[in-house]
Amino acid sequence: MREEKPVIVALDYPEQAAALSMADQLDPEKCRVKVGKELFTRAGPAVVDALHRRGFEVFLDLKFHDIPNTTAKAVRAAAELGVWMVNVHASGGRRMMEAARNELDQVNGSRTLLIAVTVLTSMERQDLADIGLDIEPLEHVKRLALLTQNSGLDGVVCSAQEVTPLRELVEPDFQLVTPGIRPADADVGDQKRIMTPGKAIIAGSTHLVIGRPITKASVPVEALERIQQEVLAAR
Ligand SMILES: O=c1ccn([C@@H]2O[C@H](COP(=O)(O)O)[C@@H](O)[C@H]2O)c(=O)[nH]1
Repeated sequence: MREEKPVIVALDYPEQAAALSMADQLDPEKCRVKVGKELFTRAGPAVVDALHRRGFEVFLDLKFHDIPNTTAKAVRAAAELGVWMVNVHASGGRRMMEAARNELDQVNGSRTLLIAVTVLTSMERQDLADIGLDIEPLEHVKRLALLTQNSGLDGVVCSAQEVTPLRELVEPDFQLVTPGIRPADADVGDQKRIMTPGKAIIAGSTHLVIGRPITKASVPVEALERIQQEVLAAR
């Protein structure tokens, strides 16, 4: 089924006021927002609450990676905040992901989606070699995506470059959430495995996570509008 709001704006700000000022320029009917480690560590659950009151669906991107019990309880805490999506690191392993899935299923009325990060989009082959993995990112992403699906989660975070091969491996409703999105004229920054918004949609990404190309633009709403147009044209 076609996702009506594929764009997730990453609110990577050092304080709540700046994040909410950006959110107030966005339409919750047209995009979702993401709260990550910097903003959540500064502002805590209050910022999630403030975004919910504005009508936004929130992806709480805290990438939990710990022993099964700790990760499961953290996922429960996120679900109890009412977030739309939360994530863990797939490299925490099957038992960790299954524990998180089971815990989430016990939260009354929760519809929170649980996904897992495969290989960060800032990493390339050399970065994997540095941590002892002599393998192409795609091969590791495939392995972790299958493990994630078999552990009962709803999807993965991966690069849009991996979406086409992953679509052949996973179920059609498995979410493929892709950061590392860069319009053709945007700064790449620290991202390595990137793709343009239009190409990511054509490849089959379910959601595009986009931060600095919007938040650091001279007029963020205009940057978002150009991205939304590119996404629409690609459908
Ligand atoms: O593999 C990953 C996982 C998460 N992210 C997050 O997405 C945004 C991307 O921001 P940009 O400014 O568009 O680069 C950011 O919040 C990351 O923490 C990711 O980039 N890659």
